[in-house]
Amino acid sequence: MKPHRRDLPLKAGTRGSPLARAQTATFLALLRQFCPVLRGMEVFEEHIIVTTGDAVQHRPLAEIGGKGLFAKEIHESLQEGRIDFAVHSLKDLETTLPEGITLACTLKREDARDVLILPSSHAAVDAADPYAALPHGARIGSASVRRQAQLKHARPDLEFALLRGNVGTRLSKVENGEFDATLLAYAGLRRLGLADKASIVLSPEHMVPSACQGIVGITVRTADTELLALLSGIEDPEAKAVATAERALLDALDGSCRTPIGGYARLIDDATLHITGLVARADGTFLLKRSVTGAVADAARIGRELGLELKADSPSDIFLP
Ligand SMILES: NCc1[nH]cc(CCC(=O)O)c1CC(=O)O
Repeated sequence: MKPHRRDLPLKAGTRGSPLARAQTATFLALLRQFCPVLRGMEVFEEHIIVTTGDAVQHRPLAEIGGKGLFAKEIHESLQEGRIDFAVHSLKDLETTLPEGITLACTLKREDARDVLILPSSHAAVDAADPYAALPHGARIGSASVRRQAQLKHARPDLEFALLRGNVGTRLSKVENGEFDATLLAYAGLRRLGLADKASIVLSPEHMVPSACQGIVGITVRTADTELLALLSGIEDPEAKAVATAERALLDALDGSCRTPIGGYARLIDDATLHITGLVARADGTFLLKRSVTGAVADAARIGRELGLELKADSPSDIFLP
Protein backbone atom coordinates (compact mmCIF):
# COMPACT_ATOMS: atom_id res chain seq x y z
CA MET A 1 0.00 0.00 0.00
CA LYS A 2 1.25 3.48 -0.81
CA PRO A 3 2.11 5.45 2.34
CA HIS A 4 -0.59 7.96 2.98
CA ARG A 5 0.59 11.54 3.20
CA ARG A 6 -1.63 13.72 5.31
CA ASP A 7 -2.15 17.35 4.41
CA LEU A 8 -0.88 19.67 7.12
CA PRO A 9 -1.92 21.69 8.97
CA LEU A 10 -4.54 19.56 10.68
CA LYS A 11 -7.75 21.57 10.87
CA ALA A 12 -9.61 21.70 14.17
CA GLY A 13 -13.25 22.79 13.95
CA THR A 14 -14.81 24.69 16.82
CA ARG A 15 -17.68 27.01 17.59
CA GLY A 16 -16.61 30.62 17.98
CA SER A 17 -17.72 31.32 21.56
CA PRO A 18 -14.98 32.21 24.05
CA LEU A 19 -15.71 28.94 25.87
CA ALA A 20 -15.44 26.83 22.71
CA ARG A 21 -12.16 28.58 21.81
CA ALA A 22 -10.76 27.98 25.30
CA GLN A 23 -11.68 24.29 25.09
CA THR A 24 -10.01 24.01 21.69
CA ALA A 25 -6.83 25.65 23.00
CA THR A 26 -6.74 23.18 25.90
CA PHE A 27 -7.25 20.24 23.56
CA LEU A 28 -4.53 21.33 21.13
CA ALA A 29 -2.08 21.97 23.98
CA LEU A 30 -2.76 18.46 25.29
CA LEU A 31 -2.21 16.93 21.86
CA ARG A 32 1.11 18.78 21.44
CA GLN A 33 2.21 17.66 24.87
CA PHE A 34 1.29 14.05 24.15
CA CYS A 35 2.94 14.06 20.75
CA PRO A 36 6.36 15.78 21.02
CA VAL A 37 6.86 15.76 17.26
CA LEU A 38 3.96 18.20 16.98
CA ARG A 39 5.51 20.72 19.36
CA GLY A 40 6.71 23.96 17.93
CA MET A 41 5.31 23.13 14.51
CA GLU A 42 2.45 24.96 12.93
CA VAL A 43 0.51 21.74 12.51
CA PHE A 44 -2.89 22.93 13.69
CA GLU A 45 -5.27 25.44 12.24
CA GLU A 46 -8.43 26.50 14.02
CA HIS A 47 -11.62 26.73 11.96
CA ILE A 48 -14.49 28.59 13.52
CA ILE A 49 -17.90 27.28 12.53
CA VAL A 50 -21.15 29.12 13.19
CA THR A 51 -23.83 26.58 14.13
CA THR A 52 -27.62 26.95 14.10
CA GLY A 53 -27.52 27.13 17.89
CA ASP A 54 -25.14 30.11 17.70
CA ALA A 55 -26.98 31.89 14.90
CA VAL A 56 -30.39 31.86 16.58
CA GLN A 57 -29.86 33.66 19.87
CA HIS A 58 -33.27 34.92 20.88
CA ARG A 59 -35.45 31.85 20.78
CA PRO A 60 -35.51 28.82 23.05
CA LEU A 61 -33.51 26.03 21.45
CA ALA A 62 -36.43 23.68 22.09
CA GLU A 63 -38.52 25.85 19.75
CA ILE A 64 -35.99 25.71 16.93
CA GLY A 65 -36.25 21.95 17.30
CA GLY A 66 -34.04 18.96 16.79
CA LYS A 67 -31.03 17.70 18.61
CA GLY A 68 -27.44 18.63 17.99
CA LEU A 69 -28.14 22.26 17.12
CA PHE A 70 -24.60 23.15 18.12
CA ALA A 71 -23.06 20.41 16.01
CA LYS A 72 -24.86 20.01 12.67
CA GLU A 73 -22.64 22.36 10.66
CA ILE A 74 -19.55 20.97 12.40
CA HIS A 75 -20.46 17.41 11.37
CA GLU A 76 -20.93 18.61 7.79
CA SER A 77 -17.51 20.26 7.76
CA LEU A 78 -15.97 16.99 8.95
CA GLN A 79 -17.85 14.88 6.42
CA GLU A 80 -16.84 17.20 3.60
CA GLY A 81 -13.20 17.24 4.70
CA ARG A 82 -12.97 20.96 5.49
CA ILE A 83 -11.80 20.04 9.00
CA ASP A 84 -10.03 16.95 10.40
CA PHE A 85 -11.38 16.93 13.93
CA ALA A 86 -13.90 18.89 15.96
CA VAL A 87 -14.01 19.98 19.58
CA HIS A 88 -17.39 19.76 21.35
CA SER A 89 -18.87 20.31 24.79
CA LEU A 90 -20.02 16.72 25.03
CA LYS A 91 -23.27 17.74 26.71
CA ASP A 92 -24.28 19.52 23.50
CA LEU A 93 -23.47 16.55 21.28
CA GLU A 94 -26.38 14.27 20.32
CA THR A 95 -26.04 10.62 21.41
CA THR A 96 -26.57 9.23 17.90
CA LEU A 97 -23.95 10.75 15.64
CA PRO A 98 -24.47 11.06 11.88
CA GLU A 99 -23.15 8.44 9.46
CA GLY A 100 -19.37 8.57 9.17
CA ILE A 101 -18.71 10.57 12.37
CA THR A 102 -17.16 9.00 15.49
CA LEU A 103 -16.49 10.26 18.99
CA ALA A 104 -12.74 9.69 19.07
CA CYS A 105 -11.96 10.64 22.66
CA THR A 106 -13.20 12.35 25.79
CA LEU A 107 -10.93 14.62 27.83
CA LYS A 108 -10.59 14.76 31.60
CA ARG A 109 -13.77 16.13 33.14
CA GLU A 110 -13.81 19.68 34.49
CA ASP A 111 -16.08 20.20 37.54
CA ALA A 112 -19.50 18.82 36.51
CA ARG A 113 -21.58 20.87 38.94
CA ASP A 114 -23.91 23.78 38.26
CA VAL A 115 -23.57 27.10 40.04
CA LEU A 116 -25.98 29.77 41.15
CA ILE A 117 -25.12 33.29 40.05
CA LEU A 118 -26.42 36.24 42.06
CA PRO A 119 -25.48 39.91 41.61
CA SER A 120 -22.07 40.59 43.15
CA SER A 121 -23.74 42.63 45.90
CA HIS A 122 -25.46 39.55 47.36
CA ALA A 123 -24.90 38.35 50.92
CA ALA A 124 -23.11 35.08 51.68
CA VAL A 125 -24.96 31.95 50.56
CA ASP A 126 -25.47 28.94 52.82
CA ALA A 127 -24.20 25.86 50.94
CA ALA A 128 -26.63 23.63 52.84
CA ASP A 129 -29.60 25.73 51.72
CA PRO A 130 -28.41 27.58 48.61
CA TYR A 131 -31.86 28.61 47.36
CA ALA A 132 -32.67 30.47 50.57
CA ALA A 133 -30.65 33.31 49.08
CA LEU A 134 -33.36 33.83 46.43
CA PRO A 135 -36.12 36.24 47.45
CA HIS A 136 -39.76 35.11 47.12
CA GLY A 137 -40.88 35.26 43.48
CA ALA A 138 -37.36 35.97 42.21
CA ARG A 139 -36.94 36.13 38.43
CA ILE A 140 -34.48 33.52 37.20
CA GLY A 141 -32.92 33.73 33.75
CA SER A 142 -32.24 30.38 32.14
CA ALA A 143 -32.68 28.45 28.93
CA SER A 144 -32.31 25.06 30.57
CA VAL A 145 -35.47 23.06 31.30
CA ARG A 146 -33.35 20.77 33.49
CA ARG A 147 -32.25 23.60 35.78
CA GLN A 148 -35.71 25.19 35.76
CA ALA A 149 -37.47 21.94 36.70
CA GLN A 150 -35.17 21.20 39.63
CA LEU A 151 -35.27 24.73 40.96
CA LYS A 152 -39.06 25.03 40.55
CA HIS A 153 -39.46 21.70 42.33
CA ALA A 154 -37.60 23.11 45.33
CA ARG A 155 -39.05 26.62 45.02
CA PRO A 156 -42.40 26.81 43.16
CA ASP A 157 -42.58 30.58 43.80
CA LEU A 158 -39.69 31.36 41.45
CA GLU A 159 -40.31 32.72 37.97
CA PHE A 160 -38.30 31.76 34.93
CA ALA A 161 -37.59 33.75 31.80
CA LEU A 162 -35.48 32.88 28.78
CA LEU A 163 -31.83 33.82 29.08
CA ARG A 164 -29.53 32.58 26.35
CA GLY A 165 -26.19 33.69 25.00
CA ASN A 166 -22.54 33.38 25.92
CA VAL A 167 -21.45 33.07 29.53
CA GLY A 168 -20.39 36.76 29.60
CA THR A 169 -23.80 37.95 28.38
CA ARG A 170 -25.59 35.87 30.98
CA LEU A 171 -23.43 37.14 33.82
CA SER A 172 -23.96 40.76 32.85
CA LYS A 173 -27.75 40.37 32.74
CA VAL A 174 -27.73 39.30 36.37
CA GLU A 175 -25.26 42.00 37.37
CA ASN A 176 -27.38 44.75 35.77
CA GLY A 177 -30.59 43.50 37.42
CA GLU A 178 -32.44 42.19 34.36
CA PHE A 179 -32.64 38.91 36.26
CA ASP A 180 -32.30 38.18 39.98
CA ALA A 181 -30.19 35.09 39.33
CA THR A 182 -29.10 32.54 36.78
CA LEU A 183 -27.57 29.08 36.77
CA LEU A 184 -24.51 28.08 34.80
CA ALA A 185 -22.14 25.16 34.42
CA TYR A 186 -19.19 25.64 36.77
CA ALA A 187 -16.98 24.03 34.08
CA GLY A 188 -17.63 26.88 31.67
CA LEU A 189 -16.80 29.53 34.26
CA ARG A 190 -13.62 27.75 35.31
CA ARG A 191 -12.41 27.33 31.75
CA LEU A 192 -12.95 31.05 31.17
CA GLY A 193 -11.10 32.03 34.35
CA LEU A 194 -14.39 33.27 35.85
CA ALA A 195 -14.75 30.77 38.72
CA ASP A 196 -15.06 33.66 41.19
CA LYS A 197 -18.35 34.70 39.56
CA ALA A 198 -20.07 31.65 41.09
CA SER A 199 -22.09 32.74 44.12
CA ILE A 200 -22.42 29.13 45.21
CA VAL A 201 -21.54 25.78 43.71
CA LEU A 202 -24.56 23.46 43.82
CA SER A 203 -23.96 19.89 44.95
CA PRO A 204 -25.31 17.19 42.60
CA GLU A 205 -27.81 16.41 45.40
CA HIS A 206 -29.32 19.89 45.01
CA MET A 207 -29.00 20.03 41.23
CA VAL A 208 -28.28 16.95 39.10
CA PRO A 209 -25.97 18.14 36.31
CA SER A 210 -26.56 17.56 32.63
CA ALA A 211 -25.20 14.33 31.14
CA CYS A 212 -21.57 14.97 30.19
CA GLN A 213 -21.45 18.48 31.62
CA GLY A 214 -17.80 19.51 31.93
CA ILE A 215 -16.54 16.93 29.42
CA VAL A 216 -14.99 17.88 26.09
CA GLY A 217 -15.31 15.34 23.28
CA ILE A 218 -13.45 15.19 19.97
CA THR A 219 -15.11 13.89 16.81
CA VAL A 220 -13.38 12.69 13.64
CA ARG A 221 -14.37 10.93 10.43
CA THR A 222 -14.89 7.24 11.20
CA ALA A 223 -12.66 6.39 8.23
CA ASP A 224 -9.75 8.42 9.62
CA THR A 225 -8.10 5.55 11.48
CA GLU A 226 -4.84 7.49 11.79
CA LEU A 227 -6.38 10.34 13.79
CA LEU A 228 -8.55 7.89 15.74
CA ALA A 229 -5.39 6.09 16.86
CA LEU A 230 -3.60 9.32 17.74
CA LEU A 231 -6.54 10.64 19.75
CA SER A 232 -6.99 7.41 21.68
CA GLY A 233 -3.68 8.35 23.31
CA ILE A 234 -5.18 11.38 25.05
CA GLU A 235 -8.41 9.66 26.09
CA ASP A 236 -9.17 10.05 29.80
CA PRO A 237 -10.46 6.61 30.92
CA GLU A 238 -12.51 8.02 33.79
CA ALA A 239 -14.20 10.60 31.56
CA LYS A 240 -14.80 7.84 29.02
CA ALA A 241 -16.51 5.61 31.60
CA VAL A 242 -18.79 8.30 33.04
CA ALA A 243 -19.58 9.72 29.58
CA THR A 244 -20.48 6.24 28.34
CA ALA A 245 -22.88 5.72 31.24
CA GLU A 246 -24.42 9.20 31.02
CA ARG A 247 -24.85 9.06 27.25
CA ALA A 248 -26.46 5.61 27.51
CA LEU A 249 -28.87 6.99 30.12
CA LEU A 250 -29.77 9.87 27.84
CA ASP A 251 -30.19 7.60 24.85
CA ALA A 252 -32.50 5.21 26.71
CA LEU A 253 -34.65 8.08 27.99
CA ASP A 254 -34.94 9.36 24.43
CA GLY A 255 -36.41 12.62 25.64
CA SER A 256 -37.03 15.62 23.44
CA CYS A 257 -34.98 18.76 24.02
CA ARG A 258 -37.94 19.98 26.11
CA THR A 259 -37.57 17.08 28.54
CA PRO A 260 -35.76 17.94 31.76
CA ILE A 261 -33.18 15.19 32.13
CA GLY A 262 -30.16 15.04 34.43
CA GLY A 263 -27.39 12.45 34.51
CA TYR A 264 -24.31 12.33 36.64
CA ALA A 265 -21.90 9.41 37.03
CA ARG A 266 -18.75 9.16 39.07
CA LEU A 267 -16.26 6.45 39.93
CA ILE A 268 -16.31 5.26 43.52
CA ASP A 269 -13.11 3.29 42.90
CA ASP A 270 -11.25 2.11 39.78
CA ALA A 271 -13.80 -0.60 39.06
CA THR A 272 -17.06 0.83 40.42
CA LEU A 273 -19.35 3.42 38.91
CA HIS A 274 -22.22 5.26 40.58
CA ILE A 275 -24.80 7.02 38.44
CA THR A 276 -27.75 9.26 39.26
CA GLY A 277 -30.47 9.93 36.73
CA LEU A 278 -33.24 12.50 36.91
CA VAL A 279 -36.43 13.07 34.96
CA ALA A 280 -38.79 15.94 35.72
CA ARG A 281 -41.58 18.08 34.37
CA ALA A 282 -40.38 21.55 33.39
CA ASP A 283 -42.73 23.27 35.89
CA GLY A 284 -41.31 21.16 38.72
CA THR A 285 -44.60 19.39 39.50
CA PHE A 286 -42.98 16.00 38.88
CA LEU A 287 -39.43 14.94 39.70
CA LEU A 288 -37.98 11.45 39.79
CA LYS A 289 -34.39 10.79 40.78
CA ARG A 290 -32.73 7.40 41.12
CA SER A 291 -29.17 6.11 41.54
CA VAL A 292 -27.45 2.79 40.88
CA THR A 293 -23.98 1.39 41.37
CA GLY A 294 -22.23 -1.19 39.20
CA ALA A 295 -19.05 -2.27 37.47
CA VAL A 296 -17.24 0.31 35.32
CA ALA A 297 -16.99 -2.35 32.62
CA ASP A 298 -20.80 -2.29 32.43
CA ALA A 299 -21.06 1.51 32.17
CA ALA A 300 -23.23 1.47 29.05
CA ARG A 301 -25.60 -1.18 30.36
CA ILE A 302 -25.96 0.50 33.77
CA GLY A 303 -26.77 3.86 32.20
CA ARG A 304 -29.22 2.32 29.76
CA GLU A 305 -31.07 0.30 32.40
CA LEU A 306 -31.38 3.31 34.69
CA GLY A 307 -32.74 5.34 31.79
CA LEU A 308 -35.32 2.71 30.86
CA GLU A 309 -36.38 2.38 34.48
CA LEU A 310 -36.80 6.14 34.92
CA LYS A 311 -38.78 6.34 31.71
CA ALA A 312 -41.09 3.48 32.71
CA ASP A 313 -41.86 5.19 36.01
CA SER A 314 -42.49 8.70 34.66
CA PRO A 315 -45.73 10.11 33.25
CA SER A 316 -45.64 9.92 29.47
CA ASP A 317 -46.51 13.60 28.87
CA ILE A 318 -42.94 14.43 29.90
CA PHE A 319 -41.55 12.69 26.84
CA LEU A 320 -43.89 14.20 24.26
CA PRO A 321 -42.01 16.11 21.56
N1 LIG B 1 -25.49 24.64 26.84
C1 LIG B 1 -24.37 25.50 26.63
C2 LIG B 1 -23.14 24.98 27.28
N2 LIG B 1 -22.51 23.91 26.77
C3 LIG B 1 -21.44 23.62 27.61
C4 LIG B 1 -21.42 24.55 28.63
C5 LIG B 1 -20.47 24.61 29.73
C6 LIG B 1 -19.30 23.68 29.67
C7 LIG B 1 -19.64 22.24 29.91
O1 LIG B 1 -20.64 21.91 30.52
O2 LIG B 1 -18.83 21.40 29.45
C8 LIG B 1 -22.48 25.43 28.42
C9 LIG B 1 -22.83 26.61 29.24
C10 LIG B 1 -23.69 26.30 30.44
O3 LIG B 1 -24.50 25.37 30.41
O4 LIG B 1 -23.58 27.01 31.44
